[in-house]
Amino acid sequence: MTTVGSTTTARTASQAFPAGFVWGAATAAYQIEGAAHEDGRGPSIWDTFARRPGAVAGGDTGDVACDHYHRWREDIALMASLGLGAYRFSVSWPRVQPDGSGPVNPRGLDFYDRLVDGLLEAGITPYVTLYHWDLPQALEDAGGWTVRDTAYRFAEYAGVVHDRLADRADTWTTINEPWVASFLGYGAGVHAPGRTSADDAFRAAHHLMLAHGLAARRLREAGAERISLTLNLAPVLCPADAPGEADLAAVELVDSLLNRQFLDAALRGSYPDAVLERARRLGHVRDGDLAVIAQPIDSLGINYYNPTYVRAAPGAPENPAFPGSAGVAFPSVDLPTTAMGWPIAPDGLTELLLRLHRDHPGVPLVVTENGAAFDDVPGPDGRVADPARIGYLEGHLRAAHAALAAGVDLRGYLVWSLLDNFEWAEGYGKRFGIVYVDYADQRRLPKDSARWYAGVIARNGLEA
Ligand SMILES: CO[C@H](O)c1c[n+]2c([nH]1)[C@H](O)[C@@H](O)[C@H](O)[C@H]2CO
Repeated sequence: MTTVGSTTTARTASQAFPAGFVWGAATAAYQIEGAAHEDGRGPSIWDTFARRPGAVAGGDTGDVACDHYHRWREDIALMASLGLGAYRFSVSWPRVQPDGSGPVNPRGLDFYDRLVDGLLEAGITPYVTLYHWDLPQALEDAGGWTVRDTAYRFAEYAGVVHDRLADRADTWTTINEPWVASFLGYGAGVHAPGRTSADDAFRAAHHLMLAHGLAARRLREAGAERISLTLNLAPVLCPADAPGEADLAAVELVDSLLNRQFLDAALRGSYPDAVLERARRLGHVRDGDLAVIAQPIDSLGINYYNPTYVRAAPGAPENPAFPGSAGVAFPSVDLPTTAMGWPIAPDGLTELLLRLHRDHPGVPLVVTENGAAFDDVPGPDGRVADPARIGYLEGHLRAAHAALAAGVDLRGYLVWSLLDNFEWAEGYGKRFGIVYVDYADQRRLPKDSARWYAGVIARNGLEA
């Protein structure tokens, strides 16, 4: 899809969301739990990668993070005080199976048992993500996501967790963002495990999607009724007034790698040509794989932050996150940006939701992540004023509402993130939370955006 520029999200008179719309917040295990060497947890690829000199800003690691492993009761109370209806968290595979296969660590599972029970007692629906990038290091040592066996180990792990929590957990997301895990982890090398091979990135992407399909099948056989996959999706736009053929080809390539590689596989059982060409050469896609990957899902999770802008640029070097992108530039655009340098373009969310509604009708959608990093600083009174984040969230909720008004079956919105946390290669320097975390003493300070979001939840919508 190509769009030049963007439409302005019109303010509709009413900004009420549908009855039953799910309002929540999201986190991930390695980013908040800490207790990295406690109660039998094994090392993940992020424990290893974070110790690689220069890999993570400031040499930060997830060893302590937000100490959520010990402070989960306080954090649930915080969620309840905001009126959250749902909480999206991930299960740490190496906490459950320290070596990624074989013996289960009962103390690891016990933590999630306590967490889920605590959420239910607080009236908060647990949304469980089974994989949010923390692959057990032992599996990486055996090839990681570049080897097919890891997909089968994941399905076994998914079954172990589901069998323990199935009676209480609601929505089961198999994989968070296979594109990031494969193309940043095995292609560009800027995420764990820090490998830099385009072929390995494609192998990893396929095996992550195979893992999704195998796990979805295992959970469905066990009676799961709300199975999901979360993808980082973005409109791919050419910021030129009159895109030429080369610009359109650049958009097509990047859209195929970033969006369609995963959407088409999960929802149609097919790959776009850019992926099939690589598959034919590598031979890693076997007959029947795409049918497994296209297991029916009950909703699609969308992580949206901003559009991706591309244009033809003869001589531009390949972006290793997008193999084959030599001659393609990823230009900055004249828009306000967040502390991550990401452009703020709420109508990109409307465009994305409308595209999914058009191309994949009948698939309920949930925004499983949307949020922004800004340089938040507590005032002397302990208040954290974050008007820029409120503006970002309001703009994107208006964009979501515009999609709903156009008939999109959007079921929920989960803000990223509940807490400031370990922002992967950026470490703790980038703060996405609606709650400020003072890492010196682990104090939690609800930001103004938390109070604002609580008002949105209470009203089930925005003020008109
Ligand atoms: C390009 O943004 C991605 O969609 C994306 C952004 N984010 C994510 N994926 C991850 O799912 C989170 O773990 C990150 O903390 C969060 C903020 O960076």
